[in-house]
Amino acid sequence: MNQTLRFDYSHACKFFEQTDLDQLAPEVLRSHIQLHQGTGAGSELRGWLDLPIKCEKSERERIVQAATRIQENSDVLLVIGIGGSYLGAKAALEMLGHHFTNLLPAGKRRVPEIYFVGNNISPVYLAHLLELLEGKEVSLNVISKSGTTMEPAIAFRLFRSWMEKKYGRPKARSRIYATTDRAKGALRQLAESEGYETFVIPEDVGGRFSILTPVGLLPIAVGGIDMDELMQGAADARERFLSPVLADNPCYQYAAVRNILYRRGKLIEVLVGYEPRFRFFAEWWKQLFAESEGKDNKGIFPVSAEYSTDLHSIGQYLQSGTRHLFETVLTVHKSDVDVTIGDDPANLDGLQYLSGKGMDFVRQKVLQGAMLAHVDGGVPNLVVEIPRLTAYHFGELVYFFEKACAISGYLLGVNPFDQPGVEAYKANMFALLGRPGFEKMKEELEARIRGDD
Ligand SMILES: O=P(O)(O)OC[C@H]1O[C@](O)(CO)[C@@H](O)[C@@H]1O
Repeated sequence: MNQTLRFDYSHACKFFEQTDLDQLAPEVLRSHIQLHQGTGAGSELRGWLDLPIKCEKSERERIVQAATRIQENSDVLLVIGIGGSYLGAKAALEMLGHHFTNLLPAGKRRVPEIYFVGNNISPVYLAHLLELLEGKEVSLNVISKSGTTMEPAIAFRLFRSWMEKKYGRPKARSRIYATTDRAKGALRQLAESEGYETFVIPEDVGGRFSILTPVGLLPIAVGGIDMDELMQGAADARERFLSPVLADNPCYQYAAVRNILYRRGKLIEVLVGYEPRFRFFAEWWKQLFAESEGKDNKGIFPVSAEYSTDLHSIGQYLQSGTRHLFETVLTVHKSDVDVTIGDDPANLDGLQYLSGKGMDFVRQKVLQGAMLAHVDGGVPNLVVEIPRLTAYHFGELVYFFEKACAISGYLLGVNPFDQPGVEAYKANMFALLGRPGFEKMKEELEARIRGDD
């Protein structure tokens, strides 16, 4: 069995020529140089490249100590954050943890229940979460690089005050951990004035590339995931995906092939998972690629699907709808556990031919069958496979996609490290909410909403 992540584009080959790849090799080399020598756009945000080998031992120890304290004194960890300050940790916990971890009886669960908040604007979500916290010991990790993002800031105001009421201000302080910029932003100021323990998001690492900083690592460690193993997987991937030569670098091949498909009219990439545990990894991946590439009126639109359930809903479109998409199948070679299909000689359900077979066998066959059908239907398929679902391979996956994304952005001719488009809705939102300084804009927007000429 292959011991590392494997990328396979053989099911996409009939949709382009080998010469397309050959011709792209010099552009890939140029993108590699831009990334590694810092000559490309957004070069001040390349700190993630070396995170797997740069995270200081003392910082890791502090994360482990904080995580152990939280595990010992809390039933619940609340993690406040949105986008890159949320999705990475959520992806790791979902992918590597127990499916129903928060529902396991305390005796069977080794770690606190972990709930994410500040990632939506639903009053119902907040109210229900508050109900759930009744009678529980709680710690809180608030995460925001800018320290000014509205959704987490509102949630933090609410839960900080809840914690202060429950524990009194001094004790609440010892249960609040802030992950933010070293010096800038409202959260940094607040954390310092209150004396919270803080963790730093390096200045040269953007939100969506921050999973291997304390942004991801603290909640991941609280969830009982081996942080060192995860970082080792990322560190080994860093070595493995270092070659500037396209033929030798699977990570660059992924970037190149998706770029070729895009140039050939495949405008949508569907990240397909066969494990419900991949759902939030796909959410993390979507932010990574959408914010990195979707600009200057360009970019592949990243979406995700969960098979086999989605084969019974959007499967029809995938097979026979508009041919403007390709799939990237994210899969694991072998499940850690298997469940055997039982014997039933009466065979009223007609399933006796599967008697004695494992669900993992079924999963593999559905995957192969759907892939071949979709390829026959005109959908190129790429495959990213890891041997097992472990922290090590999670780290590998993260690094593979982050680096492919950066190279992909340079191949596309955009700055992969900014996200100016996200600001447009924010300005409207602030104006409509009545933030000081936005008065004129508020008037104009309200006139448009009323339908005035
Ligand atoms: O960590 P912060 O600064 O709160 O930002 C959260 C998210 O919001 C964005 O800035 C977009 O609004 C993302 O890029 C980022 O991951």
